[in-house]
Amino acid sequence: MSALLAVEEAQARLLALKPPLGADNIGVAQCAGRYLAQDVVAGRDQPAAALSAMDGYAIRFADMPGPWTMAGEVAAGTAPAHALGPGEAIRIFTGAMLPDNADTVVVQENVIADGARLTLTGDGPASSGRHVRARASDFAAGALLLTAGCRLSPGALAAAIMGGAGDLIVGGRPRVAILTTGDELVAPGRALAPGQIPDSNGTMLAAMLAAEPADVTLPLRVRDDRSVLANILGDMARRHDVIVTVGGASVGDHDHVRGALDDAGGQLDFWKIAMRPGKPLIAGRIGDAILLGLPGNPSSAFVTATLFLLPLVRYLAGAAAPLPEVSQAPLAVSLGPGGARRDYLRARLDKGLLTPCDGQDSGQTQPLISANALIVRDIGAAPRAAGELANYIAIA
Ligand SMILES: Nc1nc2c(c(=O)[nH]1)N[C@H]1C(S)=C(S)[C@@H](COP(=O)(O)OP(=O)(O)OC[C@H]3O[C@@H](n4cnc5c(N)ncnc54)[C@H](O)[C@@H]3O)O[C@H]1N2
Ligand code: MOO
Repeated sequence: MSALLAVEEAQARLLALKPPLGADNIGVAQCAGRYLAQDVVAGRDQPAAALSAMDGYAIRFADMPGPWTMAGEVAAGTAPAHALGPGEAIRIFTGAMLPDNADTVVVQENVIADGARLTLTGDGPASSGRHVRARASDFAAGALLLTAGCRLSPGALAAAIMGGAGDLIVGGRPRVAILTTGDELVAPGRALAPGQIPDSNGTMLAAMLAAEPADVTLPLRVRDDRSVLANILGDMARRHDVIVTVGGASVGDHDHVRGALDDAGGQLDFWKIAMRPGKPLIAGRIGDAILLGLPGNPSSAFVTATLFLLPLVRYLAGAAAPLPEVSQAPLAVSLGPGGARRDYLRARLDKGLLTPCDGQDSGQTQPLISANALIVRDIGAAPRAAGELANYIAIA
């Protein structure tokens, strides 16, 4: 057992195999999901002037409760023509700049405009500043909006653009090749001869990577032939940052990933992790490419991709925190003791409670339908009663 590497150590070694890719300067429209390579500081106040938050009339609160004399109109996109004089009101629309001296907006539902005279009908504003968005109330020029290494979510992009950005410096897009290995594998949906199975892992891994800033090649199926695999690995390594293989990672006579890594001139960095599922995980280098060899069992491939492949791709793409976050939630049912490897139980987090899925055999795919969490059960952990907290990793 001592030969098995701890998960954290294996993750650290994997990320140490290659530094993050170089940064690109690209337009904001292409930045969704990328990782920032530089902090983003606001280049402007937002809003840049006091704006109306409602359709109505801009007034001076000192003139309450009116009536007022109408002195013009201002809509979003233009600047007010002049300052507000005593007793004056100006028609104003949502998003428009307040004229100088105006400090309050009365909503149009609460007034009657009769020619040049404006009279309060409903409740007036209770205090100065009502329905006004003060200058820089969202953020001020010079504010740190986003830090290097964060993921550009739609909301983060909106803030960067509002801060004045038209392009951003972001981490690169790792080129990832997916190779599924095994004589039994057949393209999805094709007829199966006895002993054959559909290749589900290739598409599953591509789907897991779909939300990442990576250029992923279509999964390629490779037969259980060491020299064929070695040739493909050598070729792929020249054109990819990461080669992920799935299957052929264990000790059987037809498990060729480690041998092919050697034959392709690569170096093994580690093999076998103290985790269940996923023990036979392989990592190494071929030239400048990283080889990550995932075990073939579907749930093993899913769990190891969550813990190793996605963090690796995110790290190479410039993520500051590429490893999955571990959270805590109460258990809906009791949990037995931990074993000799750390367990990652496919589980469901529902209404704040964690329940392991029925079927924890790593060969099963059905539990992956409903799983939205991995319960982390440490080596030798004490049993837990229902209601006690357990660690988990949220999965998409
Ligand atoms: N004597 C031992 N046997 C095994 C050990 C061990 O320590 N000693 N480890 C077991 C563990 S744990 C795992 S996990 C598996 C993983 O082995 P491999 O990575 O070599 O995977 P394969 O044998 O190629 O396949 C395992 C299983 O998964 C199916 N598979 C493979 N690829 C796909 C795919 N693309 N889509 C769907 N299903 C796939 C394959 O047909 C097998 O049923 O080894 C244990 N053995
Ligand atoms: O590591 Mo295997 O994934 O336990 O089935």
